[in-house]
Formats: sequence, structure tokens, C-alpha cells
Amino acid sequence: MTKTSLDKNKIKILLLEGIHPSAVEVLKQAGYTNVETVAGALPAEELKARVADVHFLGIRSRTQLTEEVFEAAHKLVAVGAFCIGTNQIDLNAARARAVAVFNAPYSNTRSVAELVLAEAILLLRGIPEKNIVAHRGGWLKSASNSYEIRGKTLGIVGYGSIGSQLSVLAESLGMHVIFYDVITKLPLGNAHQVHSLNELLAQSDIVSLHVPELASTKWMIGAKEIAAMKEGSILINASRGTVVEIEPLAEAIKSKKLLGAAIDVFPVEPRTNKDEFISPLRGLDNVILTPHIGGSTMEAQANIGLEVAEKLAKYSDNGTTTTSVNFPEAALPAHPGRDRILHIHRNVPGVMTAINQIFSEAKINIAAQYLQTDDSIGYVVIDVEAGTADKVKDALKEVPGTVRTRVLF
Ligand SMILES: NC(=O)C1=CN([C@@H]2O[C@H](COP(=O)(O)OP(=O)(O)OC[C@H]3O[C@@H](n4cnc5c(N)ncnc54)[C@H](O)[C@@H]3O)[C@@H](O)[C@H]2O)C=CC1
Ligand SMILES: O=C(O)CCC(=O)C(=O)O
Repeated sequence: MTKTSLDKNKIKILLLEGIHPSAVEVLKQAGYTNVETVAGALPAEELKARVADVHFLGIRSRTQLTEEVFEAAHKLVAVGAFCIGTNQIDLNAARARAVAVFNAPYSNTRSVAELVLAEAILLLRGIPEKNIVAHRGGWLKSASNSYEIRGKTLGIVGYGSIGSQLSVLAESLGMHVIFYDVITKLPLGNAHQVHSLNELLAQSDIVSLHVPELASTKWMIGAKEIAAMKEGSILINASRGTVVEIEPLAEAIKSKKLLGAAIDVFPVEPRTNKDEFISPLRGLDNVILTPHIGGSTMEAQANIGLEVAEKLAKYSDNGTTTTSVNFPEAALPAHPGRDRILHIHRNVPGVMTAINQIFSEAKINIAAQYLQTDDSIGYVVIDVEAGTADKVKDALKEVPGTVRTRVLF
């Protein structure tokens, strides 16, 4: 098993937000025994205090990793986002401190697509309202405002992993699929891409949103866009809470402009399962409200736990950064019989010359060297004969532009 500069049992790992036990299992198997788990997200001040001595941090969508949090996290080496979205993380602040961020870009794709499709069927049949009435002892037997999904038009906004998976499932039920994306995408099956959001809104019986949280998607669906939707259509949002303005949506449901809505994500979400959920959508007929569980299936969570924990362990063990969302990607081979030095520096001229000079002066032969850079940082990995890394470690830290060094023995 690889030896890291710090004993593995001293490497502190904190996993928040009820990350699946499969993650702990993977980390323990890899020799990382100092793993602490917390069921919910932490309040901002407690988060800052708790991350001060943590080397690896695992979160899901609720924990906001701001510049301030990174500033407090002096020892942080990497963050695992045990989900798809990474909008909750200030990726630049992380990069500037040589903190690599990893996520699981596909593990819950199917779970979200299945939920959306189920919601579309339930909403077209008015099931949320009929269900509530029956639970209260009532009986709403009626076909009024109840429709089959077959033959309806599904408009998908954001034809990425989830949008395109949903497209295939929807067509298998006989739906027509149109989509809007800022990039020209290969349509799957008989789906076709439309040229504007308005075109999609005007044609769709059901609109489903699958865009990331970006400046360009913030409040993408507001009063104007809802007005552009078909009378009696349905809106589904399982993307991010900042994509839909909730007040105009609530108004559109009350006025019956929309037949229904299913919302999984909200501008403000409770931090834990014990906190109150507050929303103007509470109590409205034919609205499905779910607590950000689009990706919360046993299958997805177990897979995410494995995938992200493996990425963290691999980065810690041998420096591999493949699929990192904010770091130059390096796929590194094992380094038996050699010490491996990881050097992360600002991407400015002269750093590599200075590094190589140190090895030359110390008369240490470089066995292998891997360099990857992005606009702001350089990541160089240097393998040397076992037992020699310690001789240059301190000098490497002094190279102007150095952000962090780490040695794997
Ligand atoms: N509710 C939940 O539990 C979950 C929510 N999500 C959310 O779903 C989002 C989408 O996930 P994926 O499909 O995996 O992402 P993806 O990156 O594969 O696809 C996103 C698509 O949106 C498109 N897009 C970006 N900006 C756009 C704009 N302004 N207008 C139209 N299209 C635009 C992109 O070109 C891309 O095709 C994630 O970023 C995440 O925020 C993801 C998983 C679970
Ligand atoms: O499961 C979670 O906490 C977040 C799911 C999600 O929104 C994502 O994967 O981006």
C-alpha cells in the first residue's frame, strides 16, 4: 500500500450530508481509517471550524464551499462532491489553494430521468390532488383534466446526460420530444432540437429543466417564460433552485395557467431533515414537491459513494486527477520503488526551470516527470529513486509560485 507524507490514519476525512456508507468502505479499504460522517449539512460557522484540520472533505449539493470556507481549510487537499452539480463550490477558490475537486458526473443520471417521467405521468392524471383527497376520506373519481402521456410533447431544456436519457425514456412511452440547448446536440431517436427557449415553451405540453446552475440559467424561467408556455401545460424542475422563479410559478398554478408542476430543487433548501421547508408552493393543488431527491436512490447513492471515494483515494495515493472539475488532469501510473513528488504551482514562467535546477544541484536523477497545466495552475509530478525525495522537499516548497507540495513514498 502506498505511503503518503502523512500516515494514512492521520489523514482526516470528513463526509457531510449523509454520504452513502460505500464511500467509507472504499476509503477504509484504501487504508484511510480516520473518516468522520455527518448526516446533514453544517451551519456556515461550524463548517469553517470543522474544516480547519480536515484533509479530504465530502459534500453533496447543500454545503456551500465559499472562498471563506477554503480560507479556513488550511490542510484541505481535495473535495469530493458526491453528486453531479458543483455549483455549490467556489472552484476557483479551491484551485487557487491547490484543492482538487472531484464529482460523479453520471451516477445519478438515470434516477433523475426516471423520477421526472413518473412525475409527468402523475401530474397529467392529477394524481397529487386525488391522492390527498383520498387520504382525507374524499373521492375524486373524474377524468376531467386527466390525460395519457402518449402523444404529448415533452420539451427538454438542457440536452446533456439527464436530458438525453429522459428523451429516450419518454420516446419509449410514445411521447414527442423536442429540446433546447445552447450547444448543437445530436438528437437521440426522433427527438429534435429547437432554436430558442420560446419555441420550446410554446410547443411543449410538459417542460422539464436539466441545465446546470450558471449565470446564464439563473431565473431562466420567470413570469415571461411561464406566460409563453401552453395553457394547461406542466413544468418540472429537477435541475437547480435558481433556475425557476417560484412566485410567478405559484401564481400560474393558482390561476390554472399551468395544470401542474413538480419541483425538486428550491432557491433555499433546508439544511437538514429537521429544518422547516418554506415555499409559496406549499399547499397548492397538483404540485409535487420533493426534497431534492432526484438523485437519491440506493443504486445511485451507492455508486456515487464508490466513484467519488475512489477518486479521492487515488488522488491521495498516487496523484491521479483524472476527471477533476477544477484541476489539470493527470492519469499517473504506479510508482513502485520510487518516491513521487507532487508540486502544484501558479502557472507562471520559470517554475519548471527552478524545479529542475533543484534536482540537478542535488544530483538526483528524475526517473519520470508529468506536467499538466491550465490557465492558472501547473501540476507537475516527479518520480525519483526511493529515499531521495526528502532531500529536495524543502527546497521545492521555496520555489516562487509554489502553492503546495506533497510526497508519496
Ligand atoms: N435534482 C437532483 O437531485 C439532481 C440535479 N442535477 C442537476 O441537473 C443538472 C444537469 O445534469 P446533467 O444532465 O448531468 O448535466 P450536463 O452537463 O450533462 O447537461 C447540461 C446541459 O445543459 C446545457 N445548457 C447549459 N446552459 C444552458 C442554457 N443556458 N440553455 C440551455 N441549455 C443549457 C448544456 O449545454 C448541457 O447540454 C446538473 O448540473 C445538476 O444541477 C443533477 C443530478 C441530480
Ligand atoms: O444528492 C444530492 O445531494 C444532490 C444531487 C444533485 O443535485 C446533483 O447530483 O447535482
